[in-house]
Amino acid sequence: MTTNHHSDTILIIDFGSQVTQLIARRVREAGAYCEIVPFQSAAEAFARIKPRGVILSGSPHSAIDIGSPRAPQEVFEAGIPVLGICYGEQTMCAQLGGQVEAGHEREFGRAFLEIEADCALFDDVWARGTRHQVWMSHGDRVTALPEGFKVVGTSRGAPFAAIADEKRRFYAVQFHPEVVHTPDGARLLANFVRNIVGVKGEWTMSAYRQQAVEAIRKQVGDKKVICALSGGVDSSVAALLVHEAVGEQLTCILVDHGLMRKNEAADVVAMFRQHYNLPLILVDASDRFISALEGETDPETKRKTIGRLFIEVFEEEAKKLGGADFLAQGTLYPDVIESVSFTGGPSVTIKSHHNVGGLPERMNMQLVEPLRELFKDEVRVLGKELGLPESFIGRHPFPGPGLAIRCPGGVTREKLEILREADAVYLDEIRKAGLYDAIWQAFAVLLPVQTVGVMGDGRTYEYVCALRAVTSVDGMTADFYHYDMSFLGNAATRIINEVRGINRVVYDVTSKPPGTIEWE
Ligand SMILES: Nc1ncnc2c1ncn2[C@@H]1O[C@H](COP(=O)(O)OP(=O)(O)OP(=O)(O)O)[C@@H](O)[C@H]1O
Ligand SMILES: O=c1[nH]c(=O)c2[nH+]cn([C@@H]3O[C@H](COP(=O)(O)O)[C@@H](O)[C@H]3O)c2[nH]1
Ligand SMILES: NC(=O)CC[C@H](N)C(=O)O
Ligand SMILES: [Mg+2]
Repeated sequence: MTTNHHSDTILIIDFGSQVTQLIARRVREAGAYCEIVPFQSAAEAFARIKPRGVILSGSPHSAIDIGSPRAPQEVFEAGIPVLGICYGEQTMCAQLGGQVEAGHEREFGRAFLEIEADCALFDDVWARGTRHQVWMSHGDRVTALPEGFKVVGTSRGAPFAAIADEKRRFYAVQFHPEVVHTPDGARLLANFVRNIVGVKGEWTMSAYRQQAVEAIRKQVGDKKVICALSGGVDSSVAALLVHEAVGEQLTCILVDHGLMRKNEAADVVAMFRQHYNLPLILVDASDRFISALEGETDPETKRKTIGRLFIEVFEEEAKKLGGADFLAQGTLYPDVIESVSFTGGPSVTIKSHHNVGGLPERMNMQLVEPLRELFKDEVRVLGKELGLPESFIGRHPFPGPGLAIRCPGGVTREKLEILREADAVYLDEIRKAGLYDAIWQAFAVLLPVQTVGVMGDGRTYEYVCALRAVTSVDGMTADFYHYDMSFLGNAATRIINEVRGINRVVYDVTSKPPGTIEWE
């Protein structure tokens, strides 16, 4: 899907900062549509998108180095507002005739900004003569301003911590307004977006929905689309959008691999058939998946086996439908950014995440990805807009390989049944305690370990169940959830009393890193 239908776009040029995505978040919160482009393709994107304003991100590079990245010079010649952040300030100054130096006082973390002068960026947020917390992360600094600029804020380590050329509408800050540790940062960015660039804040999910539906119709025409539907938020919202756009040309395929949570397949089918009358095929492939997994204890082999079977099942189902030209997927913006980021060099594989990404090539299909411009919380808002019930919208993520990776070691039907029950009791307790939304993801794991216990005066020798609950923003890093001990005690008692086959419960207090969220 092309994105040039947004006339009010703000372009964010990414020089490789760790927090560029946060700039986009803040801009969208201010009601403006924006796109991030890596600096290498910025010139092309600038010409194509014709943005109303530009933001230059931070960077691990030093603007002093020969060959360090630059913004396309056209950005400064188009008569539009430009905001430089950290490296963005440094390259802006270097490109417009100022000076950048290294080796002065470095600032990492909390710093304080003295407001020296009025500036449109600070309107209704910071008054002249006041002092405010900001977050810094720099070693280099600007030491001479380009012509036309004035200092509007200073910090201990950065005499030019905030600068402006109000006539040309160029603004730059050495601190990072996009991070939460700059408490007023979001309001500064909103000033840039709404007052300086003058975007009216009409980037809403209902506008997005209309645009997306039109774009899908244009792309798909009268051809057939299939969608792998898990009942997770992303694929559900993608399916609903495509359905709204092309109705019966869409067929969704839900694979019950026998590794779902309790009642999950039935709930997903009921919801989509009843509320949406959405063409959905439920494929019961549980025998096939479970027998293929039999005797397999290596986590990577288990994951790969599941990935391969997913693709096989899909190919077979698509054939039965007489083939399909398009595959709809719930790809999100962070997935897109990660795959184009120039900083993302070759990294080691920790685990092979299952996905159906092998399908398009194998089956010669084109992708329909209506969510590729959105963040997860925006997808949730869009889901609400489309009427998706709350119980689906707020769902914790659930991995494609399902319960198989929550049964470390060999998977059997019996173990899966025990795990399914324990997981259901655990989540029930979490919901009853009102903790579901405070936790990013929670689940039970059935360990391949049996221990001795005593129940009703008899000896037991049964499995250990580990409970996991984490807080996270994006799943990349996570902390264990700090439950009240009495909650854990209650959950453990209920699981042991109600689930045959478990006589001991433990809680996982590992963060990520060094652990991962799932156990395999
Ligand atoms: N049981 C399944 N049947 C069909 N497709 C599936 C199944 N499980 C996963 N998929 C496909 O794999 C994709 C990736 O799974 P993933 O868990 O990342 O996303 P999701 O399930 O849509 O959302 P969430 O991250 O909230 O769980 C899904 O979007 C869906 O297309
Ligand atoms: O769709 C998916 N297919 C997978 O193969 C997969 N493996 C892990 N996960 C989910 O990703 C997040 C991070 O998990 P880890 O810390 O275990 O890597 C957590 O939310 C995990 O549940 C997966 N999701
Ligand atoms: N966070 C940044 O953008 C840092 C810019 C540059 N690398 C410096 O250290 O000053
Ligand atoms: Mg999922």
